[in-house]
Amino acid sequence: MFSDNLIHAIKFKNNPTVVGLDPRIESIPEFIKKAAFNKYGNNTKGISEAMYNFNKGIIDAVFDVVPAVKIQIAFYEVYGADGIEAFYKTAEYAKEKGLIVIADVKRGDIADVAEMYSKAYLQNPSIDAITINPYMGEDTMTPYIHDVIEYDKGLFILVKTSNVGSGTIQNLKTMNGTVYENVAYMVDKISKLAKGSLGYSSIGAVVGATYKEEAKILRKIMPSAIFLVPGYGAQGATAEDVINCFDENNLGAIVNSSRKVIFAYKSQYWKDVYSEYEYAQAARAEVLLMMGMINNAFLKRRYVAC
Ligand SMILES: O=c1ccn([C@@H]2O[C@H](COP(=O)(O)O)[C@@H](O)[C@H]2O)c(=O)[nH]1
Repeated sequence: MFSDNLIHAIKFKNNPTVVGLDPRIESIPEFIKKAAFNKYGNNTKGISEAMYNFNKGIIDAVFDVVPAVKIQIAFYEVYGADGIEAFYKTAEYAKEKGLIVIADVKRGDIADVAEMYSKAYLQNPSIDAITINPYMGEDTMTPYIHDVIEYDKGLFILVKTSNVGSGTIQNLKTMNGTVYENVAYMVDKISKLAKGSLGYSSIGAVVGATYKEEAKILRKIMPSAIFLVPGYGAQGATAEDVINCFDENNLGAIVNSSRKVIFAYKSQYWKDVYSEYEYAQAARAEVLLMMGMINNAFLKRRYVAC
């Protein structure tokens, strides 16, 4: 089952992090771009080739230390059919390397259209899980829930997003609590339909790392949902900020970092240690640092609780 596989992979690698493959062409090392552009030209084909080769390097450098990758489709969609090809080739390569593949597609539409989205992603063997937007209502999620059960896949439903403006809608107060709490009650109910043997469901929630207090509330409302936690690193959240997303056994969440990891070679911290040719080693160093910080925060929480 998806949730059991994810938890086993997190435990095996002792690492509750996911690397976000969000390639921005301007930040990809020149030597990769040069080779791709010489082959195909500086066009959608050349750019997509550069993104794929860049991703391959990152995957090769991290596959033994992280359980999963998250691929944000927007960075590929922008280059049309060539970009989409790079998206699927990246997913296939990550799968070949034994990684769990989360496609960050944030889909949401009426149920019979959602059925097509679900077929496209959840019935694709290279994709293990997707993100969806629940704000059109519970009925729109039925096709995804069906495919999660039928094809043993995972779903992460947006509950409290990491962006600065997420509160303008999600924190609005209703007669029964905030909007995000109401979405969480719905996710909790749905999550019971796909519970694995380790107590967690294959239907989880997206909870931003940037909202520590909300995470504490949400962990209580959705005890069986695995949280996919974006916002670490480039958006400012730290290991201390994500700790409320985890249960008392330090399980139940997976923390994403995209820019901060894949472009680590350009950062103040690593730029004097790794050249652009070593961008993948820099990504590995950054993700190991992130893993260390989160594991240290677990230890700190345990000692503070004693
Ligand atoms: O609430 C959300 C939901 C999804 N995301 C996605 O996570 C990554 C964040 O990238 P960073 O470079 O680590 O900031 C990106 O793919 C977003 O689409 C999010 O940020 N917040």
